[in-house]
Amino acid sequence: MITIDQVSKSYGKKQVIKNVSLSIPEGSCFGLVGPNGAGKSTLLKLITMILSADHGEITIAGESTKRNSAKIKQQLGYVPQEICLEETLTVEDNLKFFSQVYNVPSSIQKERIDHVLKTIQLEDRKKTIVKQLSGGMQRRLNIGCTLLHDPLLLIMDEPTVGVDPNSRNEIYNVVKTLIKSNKTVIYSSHYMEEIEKLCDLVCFLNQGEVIDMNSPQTIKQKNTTKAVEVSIKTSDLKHFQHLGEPKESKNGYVFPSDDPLRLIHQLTATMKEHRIDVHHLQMVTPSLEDIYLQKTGQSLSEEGQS
Ligand SMILES: Nc1ncnc2c1ncn2[C@@H]1O[C@H](COP(=O)(O)OP(=O)(O)OP(=O)(O)O)[C@@H](O)[C@H]1O
Repeated sequence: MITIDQVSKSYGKKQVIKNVSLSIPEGSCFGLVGPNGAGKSTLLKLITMILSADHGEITIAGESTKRNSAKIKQQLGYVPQEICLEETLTVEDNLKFFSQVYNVPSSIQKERIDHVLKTIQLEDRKKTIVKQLSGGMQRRLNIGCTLLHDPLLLIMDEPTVGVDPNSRNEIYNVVKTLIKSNKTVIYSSHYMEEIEKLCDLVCFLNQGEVIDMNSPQTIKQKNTTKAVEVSIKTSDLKHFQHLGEPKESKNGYVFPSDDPLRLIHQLTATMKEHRIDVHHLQMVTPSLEDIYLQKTGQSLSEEGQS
C-alpha cells in the first residue's frame, strides 16, 4: 500500500528524517513509535503530503506523492495531533462541514454522516455542541471528520494524547472497527501498550532513523535478553551491586541478564550470604517498552506524559 524509499527531510540545517525506507502492507495497522522529537509527525506529514521530502520517494497505492498528489489525497484521511473542530457547532454540523471540505456528494452526505456517527459511537450526541463533549468524545469526532470521504488509508498522529484510560479504550474500539473494515491505518503513539493491542507491525523511530521494524511478537522474540525480577528491599540493594544495574519494578527490582539461570544462582547465593528473605524471584521477558529503552537508552513513557 505504501512504500517509503530512502526519504530524508531537514528543517533548515537540522535533518529530522534520515534516509528512511519502509513499506506498509494494505489492510494493516502500522504503529509508529518514538519519543518526543523522534520525527513521527514529520514522517506522517511527508506521507500526507503536507510536507515534501528533500530526498527519496513515497508511493501510495502505486502512485508517487510527487506526481499524483490529487489522486492520492482522495484516498487519505489524516487525524492531526491537535483537535481540529469548530467547538461552537454541533457534532452533526461539524460532520456536515467536513463533508463539504472532502467534497462528499450531497446525495450521499446523510448516509455517510450516519455511518461515521455509528463508527465513532456518537450517534446519540449528534445534536450536542462540541465544547460540551468530553475530551475523548472530541477525539473520536476528530477521527470521524476524516472518515467522511471513505478513505482507504488513515493516518493518526497520537490520537489518544491527553485522554483518560476509559476514553482511550473507546478510541481503540474505533480504530479496531476501521481495521476490520480493511482500512490501512498508520498509528503514531508514545504508548507502547496501544501499539501492542492494535498494530500488526511496529516501527521504532529514534532521532529520525528506523531502528527496528517488525511485528510486536517478532521484535520480542528477536530481543530475547532476559531478566530476573526479585523482591528485595531498597536498603538491601547495596549487596547486589556486583550483579549489574537493576530497574525498580512492581514486585521489587529487575536485573537484566543474557544468562538468567546463572543470575538466579548468583542472586540466591548473595541472599543466603546476607540472610535476606525472598518471597518472589522469577525470570521475566522484556516488554516492547523495555526493548526500546535497551536500543535507544531513552524511555518512551517518561517522554510520553505530555
Ligand atoms: N516546522 C519545524 N521547524 C523546525 N523544526 C521542527 C519543525 N517541526 C518539527 N521540528 C523539529 O523536528 C524534530 C522532529 O519533530 P517531530 O514533531 O516530527 O517529532 P515527533 O516524534 O512527532 O515528536 P512529538 O511526539 O513531540 O510530536 C524535533 O526536533 C522538532 O523540534
